[in-house]
Amino acid sequence: MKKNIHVVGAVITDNNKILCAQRGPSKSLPYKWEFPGGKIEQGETPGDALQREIEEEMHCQIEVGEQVEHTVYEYDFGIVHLSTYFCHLLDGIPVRTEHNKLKWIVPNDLQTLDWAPADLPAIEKIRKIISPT
Ligand SMILES: Nc1nc2c([nH]c(=O)n2[C@H]2C[C@H](O)[C@@H](COP(=O)(O)OP(=O)(O)OP(=O)(O)O)O2)c(=O)[nH]1
Repeated sequence: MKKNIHVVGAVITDNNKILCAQRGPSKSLPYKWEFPGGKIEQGETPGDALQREIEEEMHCQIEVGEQVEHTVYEYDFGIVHLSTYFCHLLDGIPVRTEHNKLKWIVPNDLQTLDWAPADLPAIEKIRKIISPT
């Protein structure tokens, strides 16, 4: 049976742009774009996990707001349960340490990136919430 992987992703907004991160070549889903974040550890709330992951991988602090979307997607390596949350920066600016690239993108251009499949429902929802026309 495939393993269930519980993951949180931060939709960090600043100046009407959203922070997008490209996975590295040696990861699962190489070169796919994602929201920074990672696996929820035992005993953590989704918000705790997001704050920890963003501190670890981007060296900055965020406030976690409303949930954007929850998606369950079956990959060959496991079943990802992805919860995304709107976040904003409290302190520091995101530093690239693990990702191949970081980009700030306006909501209308989000669909131009090659996203991890689990992220597509969140991308559609963000577009509708931020640019409803
Ligand atoms: N952080 C994050 N992970 C995502 C997103 N969409 C998506 O399918 N994933 C997948 C990729 C990974 O398989 C898993 C998150 O794992 P992780 O971020 O803690 O671990 P990792 O990059 O080291 O991944 P892995 O090599 O262990 O698979 O969820 C997303 O938007 N953000």
